[in-house]
Amino acid sequence: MSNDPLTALVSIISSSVQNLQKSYSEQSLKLPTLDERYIPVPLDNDSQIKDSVERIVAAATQLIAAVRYPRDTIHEQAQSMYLSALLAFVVDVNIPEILNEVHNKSLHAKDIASRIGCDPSHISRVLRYLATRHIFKEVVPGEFANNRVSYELIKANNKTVAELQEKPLEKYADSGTAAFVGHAVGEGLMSSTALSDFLKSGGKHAKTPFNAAFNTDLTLWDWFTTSENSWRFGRFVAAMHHFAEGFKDEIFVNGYNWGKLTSNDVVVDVGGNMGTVTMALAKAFKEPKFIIQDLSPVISQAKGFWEEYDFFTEQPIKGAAVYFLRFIIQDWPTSEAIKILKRIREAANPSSSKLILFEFNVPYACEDPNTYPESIEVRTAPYPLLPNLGKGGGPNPTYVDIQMMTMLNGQGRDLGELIALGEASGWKLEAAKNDELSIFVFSPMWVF
Ligand SMILES: C[S@@+](CC[C@H](N)C(=O)[O-])C[C@H]1O[C@@H](n2cnc3c(N)ncnc32)[C@H](O)[C@@H]1O
Repeated sequence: MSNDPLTALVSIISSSVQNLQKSYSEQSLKLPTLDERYIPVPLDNDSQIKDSVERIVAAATQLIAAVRYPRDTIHEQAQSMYLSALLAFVVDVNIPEILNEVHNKSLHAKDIASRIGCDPSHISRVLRYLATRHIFKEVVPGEFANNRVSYELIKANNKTVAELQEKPLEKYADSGTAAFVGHAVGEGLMSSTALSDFLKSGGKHAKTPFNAAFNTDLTLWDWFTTSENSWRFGRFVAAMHHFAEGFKDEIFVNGYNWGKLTSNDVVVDVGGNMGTVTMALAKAFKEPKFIIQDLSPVISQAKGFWEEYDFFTEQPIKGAAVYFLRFIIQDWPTSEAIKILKRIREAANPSSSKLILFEFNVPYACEDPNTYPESIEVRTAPYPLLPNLGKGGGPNPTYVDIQMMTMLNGQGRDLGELIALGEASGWKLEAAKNDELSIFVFSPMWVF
């Protein structure tokens, strides 16, 4: 590997592309192109393919940052709100679906505009902005088509444009990425305008940037349940469902030695919501008894092994073999996260219970100077990539961290912070594994 960073980055890109070419050709598959719709293939789950894609993204982004004039990089990034806003616009007015429905799959901006009652010049400018960023394709001047990226915006509920236009408040149900974009912009972009004041006040300016931006004292969850926001809540649920679906069952099934548990053992999914993780585990392991806990409005819709529970009250299930929490701790500031974990520690059997957190590990953007036991896996990447793989690092734990801060005053945590959180609530981190999501296994500390 060359010591010159540019040559080293080009060489990572080149070897990773060759790896993709070889693997696709061995399976007689066509390599992805920007013009064609992405069709999932079994190779997508191959860890070497994922590594290659991550490295290409990491190295290409780093290469661009290294050679581009800094002023251009900053100008582009400071204006990235337009990208978010326009993505939400095209999703809102169903442009990806309109293009997909026409016979030859491309349409002039004036014809798109007439179908949605907008100004033709606005539409061509919006689509040209996006096509310049590889979202949609400008086929001939003023005429646009979907490409690999914009196809992803087509609502996954397969509704026709007429159906989407007839009941606009229902269009996000089961819509996948479209709901994710709608929530990210509808609630997230709006809230982000209050982020700077929140940060400058050390978090005292308002409970959260979301509270300041929407002029409400309600938590995001309570605000969603008000009648005027029920359509937003529906969109959020669809967005979260889509986000959670991205994590394959194997992450949870292989994340712990569940096979050693017997029919006397209990596994508690604390704040389990729809029980997605429990379902994956219960399919793979028949022995332990599974219990899902959540707040009463969630539980009232559920049957079977769901039980009502509030994180901040006494944990009713004593001495379970495993208490696990997915995407819970990141929703809360450290003071509250400690309370949640302490309630579980008080109920745990000090010599046999385990606590498992399925969370993003938000890794440093530099080498981790600490040493850890072998059972705690630390991510790293080849020179000269950032050790956390920068933009190539999976679904970007750093944006989830800032999103949690903005909406909930929550926090994505690095390894050191998770170890400290455990120790403050009576749990010692024993093992950590990194998949698309990280798995942290804790044992009770005797004294806390
Ligand atoms: C981000 S969701 C995660 C759901 C689930 N663990 C998953 O990964 O799909 C957070 C969950 O915490 C639940 N929750 C929020 N506050 C709670 C509380 N005080 N006690 C119990 N559950 C709570 C919510 O109802 C929601 O189901």
